[in-house]
Amino acid sequence: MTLIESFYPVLKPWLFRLDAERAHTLTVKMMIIAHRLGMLKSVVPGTPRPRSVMGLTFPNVLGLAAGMDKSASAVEAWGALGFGSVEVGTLTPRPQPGNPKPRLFRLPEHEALINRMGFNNPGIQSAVQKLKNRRTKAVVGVNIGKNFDTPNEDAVKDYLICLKAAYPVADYIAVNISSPNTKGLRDLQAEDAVRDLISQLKKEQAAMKQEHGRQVPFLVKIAPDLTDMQIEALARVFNEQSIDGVIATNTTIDRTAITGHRLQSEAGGLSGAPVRERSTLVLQAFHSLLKEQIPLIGVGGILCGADAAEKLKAGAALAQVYSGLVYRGPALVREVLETVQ
Ligand SMILES: Cc1cc2nc3c(=O)[nH]c(=O)nc-3n(C[C@H](O)[C@H](O)[C@H](O)COP(=O)(O)O)c2cc1C
Repeated sequence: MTLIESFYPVLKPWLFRLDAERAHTLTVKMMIIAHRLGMLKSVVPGTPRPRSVMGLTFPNVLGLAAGMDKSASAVEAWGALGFGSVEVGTLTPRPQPGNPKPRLFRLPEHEALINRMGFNNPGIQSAVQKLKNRRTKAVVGVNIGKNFDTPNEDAVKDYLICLKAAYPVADYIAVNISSPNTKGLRDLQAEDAVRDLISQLKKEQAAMKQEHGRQVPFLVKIAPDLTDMQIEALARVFNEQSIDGVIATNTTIDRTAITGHRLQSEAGGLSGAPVRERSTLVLQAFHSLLKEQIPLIGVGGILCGADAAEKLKAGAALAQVYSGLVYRGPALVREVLETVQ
């Protein structure tokens, strides 16, 4: 066990006494310092087994999910901790403060979080500047969205601005149309809306490929709260347009798994253990409906190595974590890689 792994169980009770968002900000700051002090080395066990997905070489299967590093301020540290990929964002064209605080809540009884952050972020340009000089070996994805005050009719413009800005620095781009905390965002998952969005992004991607001489794949990140009909419609569009990949899933608005909990009626997206099963079912459904060459990234409720193995069994080429890292700390990275590498 590395120093950082043994440190987290000591730190966790103290962090859990703080407001969740404050604890998060502090943890990221400590991570950056720990990295500078060389304390984050060698959490990854054995010889890494790189995976080739979407034409990219991922040093290993485990990625950090979007939302943990919205401003791309700690990519070197996440890479050093052992993640094979880091998805920064969600980033919007203009900076925005997000929703009023408190907006992040822990439900330790359920190994879960509820958040309604609302895309608090420093704007795409700020993240692009930070990513220009990155040295990490981890694959870096840039997750993009629309500003809260951009009407849905103009949403495509926001995604295009972000795609263009991120293209030169991103290894891949994740198109987030599934966050429950931006009004109307998930409506972009409707068949016609998503068809229009993807075709316009594809055109821009082709133009950027010409300009930069390399193809940056883009994936669409979807919600777990989709009906069978919605899943079929989305899969139809994804196949038609030969999308580069799909990330399944974002947080859920369903509260069934936490019925009776005092935080049950807090608005926002629920993540962690309660979303695991639904998220895996949605992943599995897409796996059976999508053309074989369209890769899936499985995210939602990975709290241990076996959970990650389940995502891969359900058809994911890669896995990502967020809430599990809050509950398990860096030990989760090692455990997942020991289980699935
Ligand atoms: C506090 C918080 C903020 C998040 N912010 C984003 C975000 O900005 N963009 C996004 O695509 N997903 C965001 N997510 C969703 C995660 O990336 C992930 O899809 C979801 O939490 C399920 O994974 P988990 O159960 O491992 O947490 C956020 C999740 C949490 C808990």
